[in-house]
Amino acid sequence: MDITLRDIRKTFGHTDVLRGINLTFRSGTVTVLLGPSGSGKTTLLNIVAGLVPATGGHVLFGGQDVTALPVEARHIGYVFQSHALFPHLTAAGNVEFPLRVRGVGRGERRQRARDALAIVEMAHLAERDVSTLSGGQRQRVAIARALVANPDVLLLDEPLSALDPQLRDRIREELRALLEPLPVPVVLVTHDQHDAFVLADQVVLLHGGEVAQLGTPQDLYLRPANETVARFLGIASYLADDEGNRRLVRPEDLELAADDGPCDVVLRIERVQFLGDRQRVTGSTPDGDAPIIVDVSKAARVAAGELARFRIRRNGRTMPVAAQASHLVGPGY
Ligand SMILES: Nc1ncnc2c1ncn2[C@@H]1O[C@H](COP(=O)(O)OP(=O)(O)OP(=O)(O)O)[C@@H](O)[C@H]1O
Repeated sequence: MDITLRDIRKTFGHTDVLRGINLTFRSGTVTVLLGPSGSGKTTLLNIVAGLVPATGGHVLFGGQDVTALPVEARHIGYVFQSHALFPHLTAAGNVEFPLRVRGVGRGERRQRARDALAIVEMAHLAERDVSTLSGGQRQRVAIARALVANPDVLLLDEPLSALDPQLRDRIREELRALLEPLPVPVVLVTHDQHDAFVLADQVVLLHGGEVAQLGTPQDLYLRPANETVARFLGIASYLADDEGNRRLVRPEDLELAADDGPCDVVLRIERVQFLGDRQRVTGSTPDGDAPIIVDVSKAARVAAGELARFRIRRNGRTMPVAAQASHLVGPGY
């Protein structure tokens, strides 16, 4: 069952947080809502859930308009940022809880909780108190609990934010493997572009209460709709081309030119940062008003104050990019 949002608007006081959102979340597709703090990601998720009423517009689950239905009348699975597990219950006890609320009998509850825990590969820890589980294991229990009642949609609010950076990298991969085969629409909120790159089939970048761009992670990184999108995902510099267009350049799109070879741009180096696996050079063109950021190898000889010659990599792609938000919406959606 697909979920459709039609012209969803939300106003808090005098602030328009969402200004007419039109989206479809498809079954078997992971959609990541990405955007800066305060862009309305959680509000939109909660409108899908029925936890927050929309000021205007419609939410459809399949063909059914559920806009007026409260959360308990919608079939949703929700994984909260904090996971919100009951610490005094076992993993199985937590997963059974939504079924208990619905009055499902004990035997069936146990079986379904065991099945849901098996999906997240936690069946062997079913009888452990959740207070004794690791952060990643708790997250799996939270997902099993969200899935146990066969929801029409799985919603996750910043599911990785409670984890430390190293664990976060590993759990992100695991989460992708868990979410990929689910036969429902999955909608996940994050402000972290790495989460979006790894987890998303489609990314919705929210900005200023609107969809700034919708597309695959590749669409947003390689073909950003405008400078706002380009700057939000990764490092973006701009070069003027012969026709006077501003062209987007990512740090990996330029390389040092051979001394006697052709070159596309000369930079006066202002700063060199050692990043371990590479060096990040910040420099300026003679007529450029904004700095250009380029990554070079860790062994390259680059120093502040010097001039350096760069080429656009053969497979590097620069592209003209619009300064202003136009309502560019990715292909196929
Ligand atoms: N109940 C509320 N009452 C008033 N304002 C609210 C309420 N909930 C959210 N807001 C405001 O709406 C805007 C969007 O909030 P929301 O939590 O949806 O953003 P977000 O993109 O999820 O941000 P973050 O990444 O910081 O969680 C913010 O300016 C917030 O202050």
